[in-house]
Amino acid sequence: MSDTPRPALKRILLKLSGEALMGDDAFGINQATIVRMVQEVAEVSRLGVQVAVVIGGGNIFRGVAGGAVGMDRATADYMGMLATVMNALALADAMDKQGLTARVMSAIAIEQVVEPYVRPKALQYLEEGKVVVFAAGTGNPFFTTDTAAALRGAEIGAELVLKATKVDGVYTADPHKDPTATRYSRISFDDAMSQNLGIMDATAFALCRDQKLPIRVFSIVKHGALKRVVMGEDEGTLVHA
Ligand SMILES: Nc1ncnc2c1ncn2[C@@H]1O[C@H](COP(=O)(O)OP(=O)(O)O)[C@@H](O)[C@H]1O
Ligand SMILES: O=c1ccn([C@@H]2O[C@H](COP(=O)(O)OP(=O)(O)O)[C@@H](O)[C@H]2O)c(=O)[nH]1
Repeated sequence: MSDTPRPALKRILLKLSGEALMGDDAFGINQATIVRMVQEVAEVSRLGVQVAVVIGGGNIFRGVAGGAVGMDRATADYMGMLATVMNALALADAMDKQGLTARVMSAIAIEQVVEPYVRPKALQYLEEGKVVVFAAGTGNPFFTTDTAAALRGAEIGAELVLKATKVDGVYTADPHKDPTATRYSRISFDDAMSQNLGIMDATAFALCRDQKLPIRVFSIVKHGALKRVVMGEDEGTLVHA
């Protein structure tokens, strides 16, 4: 028997924002950044943790921005969902290059490009140790990939939704706008929602609250943070029921 510490979690849903893929670039996908993120995912996958990923698309297209310049909002949102498919392909490619086996599943049928999301198939892949990348969000306009993370997390029975962001947790106010903001180590869904802490949208929070699916917000920039979360260490902010 080895006394190597065991991960505290068996199955996780990791939400990566599109902007996390940009690194320091102004838009698009930064190769060095994606490789580094995949290395962190590979580390926890090799510990035996089943990893599903929901990837955003904000680095390529954001529906609200299209809507704001006069484009039909639903059309703009479909463009946003297609942007997440591009990110998913890039992410899965980087995962395969790191020796992981990745499968992309899309909420929108584009079968020549990626397979459709079929829940039992996703569960099978996870059991086999493959990393499943969920693309195209929820498949519906007017939603976000944060809500897709809550939805897929609940569907696959993840123990925790891990929201990787550029900040290292939930703050009393947006830390990019208010330098005096302080970080919570834990906060309830009700408090996070009533205080309008803009880290995730209310739909995502409400779904996780109702399903009693906790969220941990942590930094994607901080090396080793993902592994620390998976090992059950105190990292970022826990949003709980
Ligand atoms: N109370 C808050 N605590 C932490 N971050 C916040 C808060 N309110 C707003 N934010 C913003 O939320 C962002 C994290 O969300 P993320 O999903 O990575 O970005 P986006 O949704 O814009 O792609 C942070 O960059 C931060 O500026
Ligand atoms: O279920 C979904 C998920 C995403 N989107 C669209 O896809 C864009 C990109 O997703 P998001 O902004 O959540 O990406 P992130 O902020 O994580 O990069 C959004 O702005 C929406 O326009 C959508 O319409 N429905």
